[in-house]
Amino acid sequence: MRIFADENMPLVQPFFAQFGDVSLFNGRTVAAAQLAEADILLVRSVTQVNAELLNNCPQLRFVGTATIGMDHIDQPYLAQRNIGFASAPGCNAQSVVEYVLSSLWYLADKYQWQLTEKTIGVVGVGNIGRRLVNALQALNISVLQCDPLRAQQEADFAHTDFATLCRQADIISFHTPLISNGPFATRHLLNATTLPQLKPECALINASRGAVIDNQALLNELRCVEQRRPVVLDVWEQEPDILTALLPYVDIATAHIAGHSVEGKARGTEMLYQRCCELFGQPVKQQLGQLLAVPAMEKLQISADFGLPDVQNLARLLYDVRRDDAILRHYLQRNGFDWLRKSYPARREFSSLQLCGKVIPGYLPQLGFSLAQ
Ligand SMILES: NC(=O)c1ccc[n+]([C@@H]2O[C@H](COP(=O)([O-])OP(=O)(O)OC[C@H]3O[C@@H](n4cnc5c(N)ncnc54)[C@H](O)[C@@H]3O)[C@@H](O)[C@H]2O)c1
Ligand SMILES: O=C(O)[C@H](O)[C@H](O)COP(=O)(O)O
Repeated sequence: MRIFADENMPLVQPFFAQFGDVSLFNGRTVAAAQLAEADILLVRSVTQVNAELLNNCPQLRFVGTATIGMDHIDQPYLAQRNIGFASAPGCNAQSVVEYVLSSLWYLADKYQWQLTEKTIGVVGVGNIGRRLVNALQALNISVLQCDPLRAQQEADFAHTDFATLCRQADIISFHTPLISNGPFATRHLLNATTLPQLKPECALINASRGAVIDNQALLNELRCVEQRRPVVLDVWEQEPDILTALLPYVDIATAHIAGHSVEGKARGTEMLYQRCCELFGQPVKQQLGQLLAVPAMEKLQISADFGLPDVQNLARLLYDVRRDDAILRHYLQRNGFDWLRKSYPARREFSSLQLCGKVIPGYLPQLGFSLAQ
């Protein structure tokens, strides 16, 4: 079989060599002619997978995206051609949660907030939102959850409608898919009409998809008001050609890397590998645990005095979002958005650090840290 994969997908060779020859392509520029011989196509979020891209590959049997988001995939087209499809649900959910926590701690330092006195609105409570809510509750932070689809399906889900959440939240973090039509559309959920409904000082974090916030409307607002709301943007409309005029007005600006932990990206590849093993009746020979590099920091001793205020320092050992903001501001003009993503420095998840100690507070595993065996 011929496997064609995005060059930014880690560990494709060790995982997929058992299926045949692996060829790599640039996910942003790949064209139909390059994929003519593909049996398996593996993409990330930057490749639009549709009739135009696939009209020339008659033997294609499977398309996989090593991402959570699927807005770049024309699924009805794949179904119509009877091409198997899989995404990687939840693969980088923990990575996004760690990004949001780091952003919250940064904003709390900058504006001298006590996060325990804030109410955080989580919009979209699926794999990422659920983990985030769990982490915020571990940190004693009040949460409002908005997810109308879950509210319809789960009688005990504590749902706050979006309009109420906009009025009440001190910080809003978006974790919805990008949906353009229908009753639950999320495209421009925050726009020129809904922005003024927020508290004037309400902070915004968007690590979902850029178009969930109307970027021009946000810029118009940030330009006009004297007391600007704090804003963290990982995702942007029209990536890679983002609205750079926003940069001076946002507190943290990153290049769609919230999900780019080493584990998050590699899990995406592994999930597609497992799916292909199932689909093509092959044994699962490779395990992620054996392929991941050993982390630079493996174990850490926690003393009996460790308390909630120490969590921020512990987390910073592994990730500090200021690094990624600085990289974007320094290199965006010179090297471009896609270069920032391709050359993203390694970031390990909390789980890579095993904590030792006589008593490990329960909130540490709740945040994603592992306990030493
Ligand atoms: N920045 C990044 O690097 C990064 C990484 C991973 C995922 N993402 C984005 O985050 C999104 C969410 O990821 P996930 O794993 O939590 O997905 P998920 O599918 O598990 O959860 C999404 C949740 O959003 C809810 N939802 C749908 N429409 C809604 C609406 N109008 N209002 C409120 N809630 C709504 C759904 O009911 C669902 O529970 C992905 O679709 C992807 O676009 C970004
Ligand atoms: O949907 C996702 O999983 C994320 O947005 C993903 O991390 C995007 O990264 P990319 O595929 O563009 O490398």
